[in-house]
Amino acid sequence: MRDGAAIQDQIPDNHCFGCGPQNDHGLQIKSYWRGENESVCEFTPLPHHCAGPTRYLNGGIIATVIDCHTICTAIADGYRQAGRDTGTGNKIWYATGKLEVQYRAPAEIDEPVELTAKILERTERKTVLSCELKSAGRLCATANVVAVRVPDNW
Ligand SMILES: CCCCCCCC/C=C\CCCCCCCC(=O)SCCNC(=O)CCNC(=O)[C@H](O)C(C)(C)COP(=O)(O)OP(=O)(O)OC[C@H]1O[C@@H](n2cnc3c(N)ncnc32)[C@H](O)[C@@H]1OP(=O)(O)O
Repeated sequence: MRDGAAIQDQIPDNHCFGCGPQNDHGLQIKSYWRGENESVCEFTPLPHHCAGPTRYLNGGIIATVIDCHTICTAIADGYRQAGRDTGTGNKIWYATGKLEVQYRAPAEIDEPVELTAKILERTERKTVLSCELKSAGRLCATANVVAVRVPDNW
């Protein structure tokens, strides 16, 4: 179950490698709200996203999709907290202050990965999130992320 349009399709001017619709060479992940404090994303790896062994997903790609899914969730939450639809009015931007990933099991390259992010804490300046990444129902990575609000000229 997921709510509404993709968060990334509502955030303007995003050229990010992991989540920017404006980046033709990027991963272009899509994230969706699932309720108040949770968001989901499904990403289908391509063969060249592999690790050393071609059957497993590269760890940097795993970190990137977690990074982008959680930061976009923080951005959309920033708009929610301001009482505005995502992407409307003054821009709200967050950058990654901390990204801590634990790689628990390899993710198969030929299976989609499913991410679930949860907002644990929010203040004026930062949002703290956790994230789980599963492949074929198996928990492959968990992460803690600190998203820090930055000015819109960042
Ligand atoms: C890309 C974002 C926005 C710009 C562009 C938008 C256009 C498109 C729109 C949208 C799409 C965006 C999608 C992006 C997705 C991917 C995101 C990335 O990959 S971002 C690139 C990698 N990250 C960096 O390069 C940061 C480099 N670091 C910094 O710039 C600063 O260090 C920064 C902003 C992270 C912190 O700046 P300070 O040091 O001035 O902030 P202080 O006031 O000290 O901290 C504020 C709060 O955050 C906590 N904090 C800061 N860093 C922390 C850390 N490393 N660990 C834990 N907490 C931390 C502090 O403890 C403080 O918390 P307390 O208010 O006291 O509760």
